[in-house]
Amino acid sequence: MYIHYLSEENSILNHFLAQIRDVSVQNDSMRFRRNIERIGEIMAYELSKVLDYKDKSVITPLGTKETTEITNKIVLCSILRAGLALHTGFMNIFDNADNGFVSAYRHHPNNDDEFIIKVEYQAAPNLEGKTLLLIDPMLATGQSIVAVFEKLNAEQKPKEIHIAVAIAAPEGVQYLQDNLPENCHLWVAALDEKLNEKNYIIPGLGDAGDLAYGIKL
Ligand SMILES: O=P(O)(O)OC[C@H]1O[C@H](OP(=O)(O)OP(=O)(O)O)[C@H](O)[C@@H]1O
Ligand SMILES: O=c1cc[nH]c(=O)[nH]1
Ligand SMILES: [Mg+2]
Repeated sequence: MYIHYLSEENSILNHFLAQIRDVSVQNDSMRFRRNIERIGEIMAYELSKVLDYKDKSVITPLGTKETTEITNKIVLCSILRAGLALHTGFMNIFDNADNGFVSAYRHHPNNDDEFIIKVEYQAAPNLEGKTLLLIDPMLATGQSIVAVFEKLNAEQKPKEIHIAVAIAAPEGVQYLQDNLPENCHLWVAALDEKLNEKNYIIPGLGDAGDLAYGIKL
């Protein structure tokens, strides 16, 4: 897997990451969602640097300019529900991409810390030969992303796969390395220390879905 860590060099990205983590800022849910969206916009720009391009001429009022344009057929696919704001950020940049949505949640069958990932709802376009960007703000154990990828990939084979996450735990990065095809790209805005006993990312930010959309039952 090709791993891209985006906050290793200083940039405005670190401001947005700090705000989604900060307990004195993150409870402003509109700002939280917009910051996740801004992180998505920056990640999309960084990711655009490894896509395929062809030459293109643009006619201006005063002449012709030779430039380039992306040739990949991009599908943005996010994991409900926390993925929605990051998805919007990517969509702001890749504005003519097709879009897919898959649900995944942690189901605790014995009402304790043990869980399995349930993947249920799926609405996605044909992925055959496409460049799939699988989007989720949090990579904790990695089980949600792998479960969703396996469901999508079982039906059609994308040409290229990029996974984009805002905050990752090392355990989740390792799980993706062990369970996804070698030629995948993983884009991580920030790599954190570890998981806690409930498989939440430390220091992380808490529960991304709840901060963006409210506490669920
Ligand atoms: O790497 P994992 O251990 O699988 O955990 C990460 C998942 O947890 C969060 O979703 P959550 O299950 O909280 O659902 P939500 O988006 O509805 O809040 C997050 O958005 C990921 O999908
Ligand atoms: O730290 C975590 C782990 C899973 N889901 C979250 O929202 N946060
Ligand atoms: Mg959640």
